[in-house]
Amino acid sequence: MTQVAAVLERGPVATDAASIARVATEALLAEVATWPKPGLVSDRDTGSHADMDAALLRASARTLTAWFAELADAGCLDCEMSDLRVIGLRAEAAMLAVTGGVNTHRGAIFGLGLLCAAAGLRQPSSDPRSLGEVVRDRWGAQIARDDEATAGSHGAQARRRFGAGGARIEAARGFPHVYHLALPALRAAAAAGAPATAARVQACFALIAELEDTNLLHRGGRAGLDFARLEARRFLAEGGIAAPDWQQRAARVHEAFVSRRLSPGGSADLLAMAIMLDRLEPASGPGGTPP
Ligand SMILES: CC(C)(COP(=O)(O)OP(=O)(O)OC[C@H]1O[C@@H](n2cnc3c(N)ncnc32)[C@H](O[C@H]2O[C@H](COP(=O)(O)OP(=O)(O)OP(=O)(O)O)[C@@H](O)[C@H]2O)[C@@H]1O)[C@@H](O)C(=O)NCCC(=O)NCCS
Ligand SMILES: Nc1ncnc2[nH]cnc12
Repeated sequence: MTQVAAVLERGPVATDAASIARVATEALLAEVATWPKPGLVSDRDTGSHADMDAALLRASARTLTAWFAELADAGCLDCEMSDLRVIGLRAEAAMLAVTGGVNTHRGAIFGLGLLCAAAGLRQPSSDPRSLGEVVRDRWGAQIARDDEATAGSHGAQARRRFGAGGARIEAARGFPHVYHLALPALRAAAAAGAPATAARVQACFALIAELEDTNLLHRGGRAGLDFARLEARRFLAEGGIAAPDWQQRAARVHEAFVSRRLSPGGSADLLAMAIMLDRLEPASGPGGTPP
């Protein structure tokens, strides 16, 4: 499909708070629908999870739309990180209420929520920065400093045990793994004519190959993270989705993760962010269509 046809298919995206929130939720739904994603939940199976399935993730995603809109509005009002945190915590409470206490999207609320706030802050203006750069410049210092908020979390444990920066450092730096890995992989695959789902699988493997995912560290330690990265790099080195048997090979990697109970939840979130940004960031901008 040509780039123009793809844009026409997607349609223009207004940048009011409700539209921004809709794009964020649709990105989470598209992520769930993508398969194979090593260790992660999809409509095919629950991956390495006994506590969640695709229906629960979809219910969680739909509950977050109103909170994404509130974060976009807060960004438009140039709110401080402390204000965004209050909204984010309320969104987490709404998520836990609809999931019966299961953490489906805590990291996604944070990452996609900050991008929504940045989209509210950036428009309407001729600001040439990416949404990730707006997050970095406006709230990055506060995010990097905000340590007490999650002292007991799995991510905090990964920071203490392995020195991993996790979701907070990724956000404070403007989501480099999204802009320099996932979004370019997504757009290069689409430009090469790959169907949307295959392009998303390619982007997911590109993330797993490089991201220091605190979910993998929490569940599998350094050996688990190294295994995941090695498997993803091997898939990409063998041609990724360009190989004729790519789906069978990706499914075998998925099974290998499941047998080790590995789940790259961070890569799932960053994949959703790339899907969202593919619609909100112009193709000529960051992560744009390769020459
Ligand atoms: C900043 C917060 C995200 C808190 O972060 P913290 O560092 O304290 O760690 P966690 O609370 O553990 O959350 C980190 C989640 O972020 C995702 N993630 C992991 N690595 C990365 C990375 N390198 N870059 C970006 N994002 C990353 C991941 O989230 C996804 O996975 C979760 C589901 O998977 P699962 O395996 O089920 O996870 P668990 O239930 O924890 O483990 P099990 O028991 O099942 O084994 C899910 O969260 C996905 O989204 C990490 O889990 C932020 O929450 C925070 O401070 N919030 C306060 C409100 C706020 O400030 N909001 C700002 C405006 S929105
Ligand atoms: N598809 C998925 N599977 C497991 N954890 C996730 N967190 C966000 N999306 C996920």
